[in-house]
Amino acid sequence: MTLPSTIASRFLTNPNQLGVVAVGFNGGQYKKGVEAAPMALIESGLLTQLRDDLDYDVQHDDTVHYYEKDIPAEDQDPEHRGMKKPRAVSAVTERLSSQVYNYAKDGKFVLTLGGDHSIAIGTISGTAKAIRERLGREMAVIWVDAHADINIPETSDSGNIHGMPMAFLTRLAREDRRDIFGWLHDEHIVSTRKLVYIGLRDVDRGEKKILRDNGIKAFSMHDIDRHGIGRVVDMALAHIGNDVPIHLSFDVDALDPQWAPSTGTPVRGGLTLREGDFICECVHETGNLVAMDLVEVNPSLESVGAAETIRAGCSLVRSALGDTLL
Ligand SMILES: NC(=[NH2+])NCCC[C@H](N)C(=O)O
Ligand SMILES: [Mn+2]
Ligand SMILES: [Mn+2]
Repeated sequence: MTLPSTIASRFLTNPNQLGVVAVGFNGGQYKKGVEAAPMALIESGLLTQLRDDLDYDVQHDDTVHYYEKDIPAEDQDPEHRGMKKPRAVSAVTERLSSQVYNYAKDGKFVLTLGGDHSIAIGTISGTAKAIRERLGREMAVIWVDAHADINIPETSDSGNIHGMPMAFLTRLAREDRRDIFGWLHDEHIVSTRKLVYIGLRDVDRGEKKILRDNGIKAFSMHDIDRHGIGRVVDMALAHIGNDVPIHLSFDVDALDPQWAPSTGTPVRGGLTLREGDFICECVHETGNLVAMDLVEVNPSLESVGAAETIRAGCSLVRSALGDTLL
């Protein structure tokens, strides 16, 4: 049985209204299939559960956005500073940013179903802008992931932009060309002091230096083994402070491949599903959560594990939205 639940967030004016954006985008990396995740999550009943079991007023345009019209032809989108498909990712995230902003400016919770993790450039910039305008405050980001996704173009070995979103969102990476993230303005930006990572275990050399040089708070799997998930979540939330709006960006590859095998860059030694759900539950309990992304579910990569991964993704979202709390 589930008790009626709302996002008791003091930062939302419509805490019961859930704006959902389904983003079928895969251009931040090179494996096909991640664009099918939003449809798979919805078909498995996620939105119905949020509506019927958790009593949310789910607002969704019944569309998975593929942004075909916004994406330039591949020969019009050559590499720039080693980044692959930079104009495509920029155009899609710019559109997404305003979609997210439009829900968030009305004080609604925004749930975005990706898509690869490059889409966070759109989601986080959209909520950050709305929170600034509405409340005159800075927002915090909790990034749950095996990866830090904070490469600047010059430190990335892959050139895949899904490994770079946090660098653009904090201005550690910068571009002035409008068609390559030049649309990101001060109101879209997140402070490195308000960013905290949980679950890291595959961080590139250059990224480690970026984290260190900027004093960014990060809890790796080593920290979770040492302190336990309970204390790690407490420390992460303490770092943010208890009166700060939170955007939760959850990469399903934070979970161990045992629970979420169907993802583009799986890394062994990850969170159990229960630990992932626990993080989401604790973030919900703060009453400060204003938006969530679920990304990198790729239903086409594992014939057997796809259903498992989709189920895990649904569970994470429900947990962040108040399920299972008595
Ligand atoms: N969102 C993700 N799954 N990111 C994986 C990034 C992997 C690697 N660090 C890269 O820059 O390419
Ligand atoms: Mn990842
Ligand atoms: Mn990621």
